[in-house]
Amino acid sequence: MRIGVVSIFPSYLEPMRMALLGKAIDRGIVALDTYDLRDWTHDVHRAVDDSPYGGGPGMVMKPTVWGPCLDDVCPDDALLVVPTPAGVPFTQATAQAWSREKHIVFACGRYEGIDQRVIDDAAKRVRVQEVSIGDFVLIGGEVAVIAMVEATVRLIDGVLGNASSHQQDSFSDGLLEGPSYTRPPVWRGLEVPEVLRGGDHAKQQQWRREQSLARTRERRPDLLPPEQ
Ligand SMILES: N#Cc1ccccc1Cn1ccc2ccc(-c3cc(N)[nH]n3)cc21
Repeated sequence: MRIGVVSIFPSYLEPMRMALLGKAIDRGIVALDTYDLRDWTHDVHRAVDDSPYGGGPGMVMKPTVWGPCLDDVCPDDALLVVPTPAGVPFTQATAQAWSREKHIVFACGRYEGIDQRVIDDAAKRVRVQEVSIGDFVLIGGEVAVIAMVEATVRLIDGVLGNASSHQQDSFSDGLLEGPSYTRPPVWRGLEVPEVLRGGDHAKQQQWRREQSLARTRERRPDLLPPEQ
């Protein structure tokens, strides 16, 4: 998978070159290109924003800068993703679908966002998804991109050491993951549940399912399947 990220703060994206994502890049599973939007500015001040039509707070990012940038960095067969608080919710299903993409380009806005005509113009040529990572407002799109890239790339074969890891994720079966434990068996007077310290794998699987259902019922009843 090739990933392109456009930002006015490309160094904000450097965490994606560390740890597991960095290893996926080193192993050639993922290629990461970051672009500085200001390289497409055309004035001495390298302006990327301007006042909003119709008034309102803050500034809006210029179509005359974003347009030429996306023309250069986003080929017709790529998926263009624009993080925004006004987007469609990003979910595990989104990550699963994106993990099969060959090329994803992320457009990181700042200020009050990107002139809508940039998205409308790009949609004439490429698939565009305006996506939200939650019902809160960030300062820009970079943190959302890092979160979405982590969730997506970890699903690509070969990225996680233990292939089955992501099959037992929270959300992979639609429920929240239950509690996890490791040694010591007793810590500060708290014991690891007996069933996990035994060897009956069928009982352990049943216990884990029950824990997932209980936790989902308590924390995210909206995720429960109809019969539960
Ligand atoms: N847009 C916008 C906007 C609108 C009002 C106030 C502040 C901003 C900041 N902002 C600029 C770019 C940008 C990108 C993504 C998010 C974002 C995504 C999620 N899920 N929350 N926030 C925010 C972003």
